[in-house]
Amino acid sequence: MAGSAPPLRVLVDMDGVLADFEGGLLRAFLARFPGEPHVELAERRGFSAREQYRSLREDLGTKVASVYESSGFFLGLEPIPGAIEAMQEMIHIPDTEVFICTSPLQKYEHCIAEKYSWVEKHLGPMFVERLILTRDKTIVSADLLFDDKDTIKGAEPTPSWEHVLFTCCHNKHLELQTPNRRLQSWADDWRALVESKRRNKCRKGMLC
Ligand SMILES: Cc1cn([C@H]2C[C@H](O)[C@@H](COP(=O)(O)O)O2)c(=O)[nH]c1=O
Ligand SMILES: [Mg+2]
Repeated sequence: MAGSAPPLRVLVDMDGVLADFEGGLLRAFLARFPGEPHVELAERRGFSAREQYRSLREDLGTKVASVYESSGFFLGLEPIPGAIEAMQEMIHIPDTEVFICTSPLQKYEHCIAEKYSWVEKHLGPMFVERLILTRDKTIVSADLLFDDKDTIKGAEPTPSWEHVLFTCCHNKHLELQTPNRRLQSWADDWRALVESKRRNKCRKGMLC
């Protein structure tokens, strides 16, 4: 029997999915520490840039962190290609709720305000209302989470969302175990992914 389906709730991460954290970090690191060893984007491995720089030389971890902790870093990040258009389209899909879900730095002085400003600047005030800042995404309830971090852990051992890995320089070499899914970029078929999630949800007994 047909009925009214609950909306599909989609969480979209910010750094590495909407905002080009890795590109911005390398550019700013080279400008601030010319001549120091650095990690090319093609050589990035693992979520933590800080750890990879530290493995090059102990002090480089602190140096790279000082770059992303600086005033203006988060606000100055370029959007990931296609991200703004995808979000403006996704927000208008019927029966779909879209939120941005992002983790602020522990050193939050500039990061938090600049994340709000970035969203207002690139996506507009409607998305400022839809911005969730949390150090623990597992306790946020949703159907889907697009995120470039390969492992997302927190207080909730079985989060309600399906994590779709968004491809980024640091995770592109990882082989996913079935049934884990990946979105290669915003040019990839994110619409089909959203709709397949909606169908699965219906099949699992929700009224649709
Ligand atoms: C690479 C890297 C990132 N971070 C910080 C920067 C952001 O505040 C978050 C990423 O948040 P997301 O919601 O998971 O995208 O992590 C960091 O502290 N150290 C790093 O090396
Ligand atoms: Mg991210």
